Amino acid sequence: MSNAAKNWAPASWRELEARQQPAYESPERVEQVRNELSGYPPLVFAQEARDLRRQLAQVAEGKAFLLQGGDCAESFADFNANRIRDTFKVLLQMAVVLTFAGNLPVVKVARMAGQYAKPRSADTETVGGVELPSYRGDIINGIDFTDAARRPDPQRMLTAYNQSAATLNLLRAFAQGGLADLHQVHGWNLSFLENNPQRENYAQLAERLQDALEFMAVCGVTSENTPAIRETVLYTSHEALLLEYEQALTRTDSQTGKWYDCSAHMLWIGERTRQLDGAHVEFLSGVWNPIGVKVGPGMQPDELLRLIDRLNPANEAGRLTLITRMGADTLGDKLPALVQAVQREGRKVVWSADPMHGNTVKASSGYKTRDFDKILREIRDFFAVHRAEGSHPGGIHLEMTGQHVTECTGGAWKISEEDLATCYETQCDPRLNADQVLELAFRVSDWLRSGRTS
Ligand SMILES: O=C[C@H](O)[C@H](O)COP(=O)(O)O
Ligand SMILES: C=C(OP(=O)(O)O)C(=O)O
Ligand SMILES: [Mn+2]
Repeated sequence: MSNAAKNWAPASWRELEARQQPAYESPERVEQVRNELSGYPPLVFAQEARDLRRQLAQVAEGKAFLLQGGDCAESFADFNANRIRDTFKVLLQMAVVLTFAGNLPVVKVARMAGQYAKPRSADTETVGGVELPSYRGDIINGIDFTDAARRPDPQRMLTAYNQSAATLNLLRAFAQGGLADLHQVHGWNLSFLENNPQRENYAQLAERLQDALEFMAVCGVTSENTPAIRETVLYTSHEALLLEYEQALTRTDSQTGKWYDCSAHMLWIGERTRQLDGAHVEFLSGVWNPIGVKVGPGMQPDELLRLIDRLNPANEAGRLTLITRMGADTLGDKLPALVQAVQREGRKVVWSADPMHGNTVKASSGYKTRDFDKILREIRDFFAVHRAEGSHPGGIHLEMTGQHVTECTGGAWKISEEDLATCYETQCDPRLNADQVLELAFRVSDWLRSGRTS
């Protein structure tokens, strides 16, 4: 179904209920900012979004694997080149481990360059008897617990746009300027991973890769003459939550005449805003980017099929990624019926596992955390269910960082609840640190390998 046939427009979401939107004090100021943003250059190009759609179609067919990851929420204050570089390196490192294991191309999509808006369970937060609006991400309000910081400020959309543009600029430079050259595989190891128990495995893999590259160089295939060795592509993504912002970045593509949300290559709808008759589903139904939708434990098979048909009526592989976030203890009960329904009705989707959001708990110290073993177990069971149903476990979706934080418990360093205070830096949800990510990559690679058919 085309946009025109549905009478879709970038503003048609306004007719419907939009959950999780800020209560701005000045609608006039919001409109001014939206108008200003509408005149700014797009952050990504439609052709890039189409390329990603094509690659995700390969994932849907089991011919590639999707790796999506980054911060829960990017921050205005922690905006610097080292953080961007370290997350980039960890993504590359994971991707090379998974590529070897699965013998499949890995499609890399960062939760970066625009991941600034957060849905919250509660509208307000109370500390010491004082109640203030919840923090909703830097694009909306500030994290400090003061009345001034917590007021939603439309001006923040302009800052988010500028920081996204600068982040994307650096990511493109890293991807094409030499850092992603396969010869750099040793250099993607972050210095503090020296003591990681997987260090040996990674060193061995890097050796094998170097041997393969030397052999290919003898055959005349080198970085100089082969962009696939020298460069990579890292796509960007975020939750399309703040619809004022997403509307302003939505443009018609001059080549095809179709609408694209040019704030990122891929956008997804969160678990809290995926109502069939809601504004977020309406908005993303009309843009031609590849899109995702989070699928929690409350989703019923018939509801899922209606949502799929609303978001991907032409049943095109690569358009829609279902990101399941069930919780390790719930996935085994809930996922099979959803996969069976999709298989039975022949719907072409990418299935990706978010093992983070169904496994969040509050430690006795008050920190939100997630246990590494549960995260692993949710991914393991995701693979098992898909394999049992004859479906493809297409990818993983992680909240992670290249920094040495202590936010998720467990892993080789056995981070305990008491250790969380050592380096707990997240703006919102607990992320895997670089050590935990490397360990996870090797565990996932075992499950990927065991499903290899050749
Ligand atoms: O990132 C996801 C959500 O914003 C987050 O899990 C909500 O957390 P809350 O339950 O603390 O509001
Ligand atoms: C809000 C998020 O997840 P979910 O919608 O699945 O809760 C998120 O990915 O940060
Ligand atoms: Mn999160």
